[in-house]
Amino acid sequence: MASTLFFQPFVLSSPTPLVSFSPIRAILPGCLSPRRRSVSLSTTAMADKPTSAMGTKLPHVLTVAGSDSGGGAGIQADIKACGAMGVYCSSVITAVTAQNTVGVQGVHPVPEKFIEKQLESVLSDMDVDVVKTGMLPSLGVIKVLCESLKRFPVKALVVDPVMVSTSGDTLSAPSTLSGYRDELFRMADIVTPNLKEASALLGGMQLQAVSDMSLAAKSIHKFGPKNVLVKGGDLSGSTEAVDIFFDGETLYELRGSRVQTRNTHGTGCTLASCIAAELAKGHPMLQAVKAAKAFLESALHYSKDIAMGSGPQGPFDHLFRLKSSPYNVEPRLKFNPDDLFLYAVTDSGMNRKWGRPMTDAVEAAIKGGATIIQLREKEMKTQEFIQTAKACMEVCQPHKIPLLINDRVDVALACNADGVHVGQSDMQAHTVRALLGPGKIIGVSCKTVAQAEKAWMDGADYIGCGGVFPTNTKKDNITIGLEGLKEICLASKLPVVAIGGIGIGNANLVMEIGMKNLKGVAVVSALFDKENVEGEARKLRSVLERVFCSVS
Ligand SMILES: Cc1ncc(COP(=O)(O)OP(=O)(O)O)c(N)n1
Ligand SMILES: Cc1ncsc1CCOP(=O)(O)O
Ligand SMILES: [Mg+2]
Repeated sequence: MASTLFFQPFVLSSPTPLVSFSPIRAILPGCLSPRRRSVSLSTTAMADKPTSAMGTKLPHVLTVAGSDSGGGAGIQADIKACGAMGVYCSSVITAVTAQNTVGVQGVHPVPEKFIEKQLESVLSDMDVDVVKTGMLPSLGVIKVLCESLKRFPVKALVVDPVMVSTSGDTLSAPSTLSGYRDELFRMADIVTPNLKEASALLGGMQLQAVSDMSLAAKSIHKFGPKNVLVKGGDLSGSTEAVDIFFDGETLYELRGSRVQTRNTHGTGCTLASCIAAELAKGHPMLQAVKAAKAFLESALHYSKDIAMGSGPQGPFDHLFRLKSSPYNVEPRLKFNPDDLFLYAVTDSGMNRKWGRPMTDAVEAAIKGGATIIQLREKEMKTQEFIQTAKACMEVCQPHKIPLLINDRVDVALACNADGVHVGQSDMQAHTVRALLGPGKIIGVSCKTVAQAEKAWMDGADYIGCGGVFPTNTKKDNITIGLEGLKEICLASKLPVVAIGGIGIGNANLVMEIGMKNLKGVAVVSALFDKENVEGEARKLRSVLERVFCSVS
């Protein structure tokens, strides 16, 4: 079935050509002038741009892929995925497919010359940051693409080596294998084969276990891409979605939960497009891959019960965030680890004791030098918590001080807080990330090296480490001491804030352990169980600054 579908010739059935291509240059003089080589907006690069292009730069992914009439995969998935990630997406169509939830009923490859034309139109003019490839039906198309990328270099190239659809239909000629291996991969920043594609690329190698995927990732890396992601979605018997990421040095097992649903059509296209979108925003590769996985997991969760079509595989809803929360699509407020310097964690019981409203306490802490606020309310009813959080947001925002919510992702979403802090018995950080999106700050409490490693893998921004000293504020909390703190700092790839029994009398001892990624101290009673919050914050800040100056 597959080959008869695939090799139907592409025919323009219109009696006259729909468009004659050469006059474009005459109609729009200069519109096909060679694109500048660098994507960075240096003043020299900007100088020769027309005035209309001097405004805000939008991150831009160009997808080079096939159209899926069913809208679940291909170009349609890519455009929706990029849109959901807040990134502009242009498209070069390599083939038009007739498909639905049952399978692929027909394929019309677009002539190579016309693919070249589309590539030139977009790449010469539109400031593409990242190119993402999907269905490349022939070796000739791969060659055309390689040539275009040499003429118009971009920041990054994401190659999803689409060969067979999930319904089992062939989407590329067998000769494309050599084009991928010998030409396109060596230009790629990442390639994202699934198990079948990895096996085909490696001459039919059997891939049945995570260890086989690791070997495959290393072997595919030898073809020249900077990074390889072997997707284990098809791995039989696995209760998790395990992908293997290899950056040429280190292998990472990226684990997520496997969503039980038939609506998985287009997951490969979507993952690659989300990676491309995150790269276009400027995020590093592993972070982009983790954000893409988190997005996909959320989309599948949201869409698991959608019923569309009668076939075995349905589409999912890329734009679910539009329905769940307007806040999830906001651009990322870059987390600054220095904000952890004097981290004030509130306690309304203490504030009540001293007869002041929460907003006054927060304002006083900020005036005294607090650099970040966490609302930690264990007893407050949900509606009161949301109202208090909204009021505190109004206090924090004019000072540009981030406000995080302890434990309660729902409250954080409701008040559009800057992030959430969770502990080991709260919601897992990767789920928090999926719910909050990439733009929010996530902190995780860690007492062990393994927990710190997991926090990083889950996409957290920082870890809170403690209790360093005994404290009455959190009952039955195990103390890790300065030695425990040091051990975790040494192992953590994330910035660390120390917590537990810290105040003006011992903050120096904490900071003097001399760990570069120990960015500050988090305190509750040292500020809020005091009459003069502002004064205490000021004293603590000066202790911290003294140590900071003496060690740096
Ligand atoms: C900065 C910071 N670090 C650690 C914690 C503790 O969080 P958790 O372990 O979830 O305990 P509770 O605060 O929820 O009792 C924190 N809140 N902040
Ligand atoms: C929330 C928390 N997590 C670990 S210790 C602690 C309490 C810290 O309070 P204090 O600064 O009053 O010792
Ligand atoms: Mg907690």
